[in-house]
Amino acid sequence: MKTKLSLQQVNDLSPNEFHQIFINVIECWSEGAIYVSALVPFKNFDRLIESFHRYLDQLSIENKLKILRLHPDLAGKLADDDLLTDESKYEQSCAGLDLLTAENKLKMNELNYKYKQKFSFPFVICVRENSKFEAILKGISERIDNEVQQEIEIGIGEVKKICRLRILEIVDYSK
Ligand SMILES: NC(=O)N[C@H]1NC(=O)NC1=O
Repeated sequence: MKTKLSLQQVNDLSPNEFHQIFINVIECWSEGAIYVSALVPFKNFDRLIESFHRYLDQLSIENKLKILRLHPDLAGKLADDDLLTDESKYEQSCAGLDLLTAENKLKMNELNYKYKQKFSFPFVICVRENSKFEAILKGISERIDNEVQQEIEIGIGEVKKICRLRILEIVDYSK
């Protein structure tokens, strides 16, 4: 098991070390870790998480769209080709998305396709907080009726949840 960092250890990191360690807490978007590395030291871990969340909130719509588009489809082609990031692979496996029946995979792929056709970005949901296949499917079926603007904000809200859980894999919240 990976040793997690205490608050002191996080606060002692150089900007470069911080950047390397938190590089993928926002999927494939290293700018977040660069931005937040300038805010060290943190009073507690909530402040660290809030800093990433605030960073996401203040981004332009264009950058929010770019971030959503960096997320892999759930149970999609990147997963089939074993090209997911380690974080994403772990998250998708927590929800059993790597073990779907052919029928469920087809349902998921069809809905993902329809969603992407409508919004031009993939459906993003924090699967560790919605770890049942049925809940994920319900989420996509309901959200597909939303307006684009609304979906960008909901999607970024899910990116924040994913980011928080990824940070909690790195830090020891009790220290
Ligand atoms: N598309 C999508 O939601 N992807 C993700 N969700 C999650 O929890 N991890 C991911 O990579």
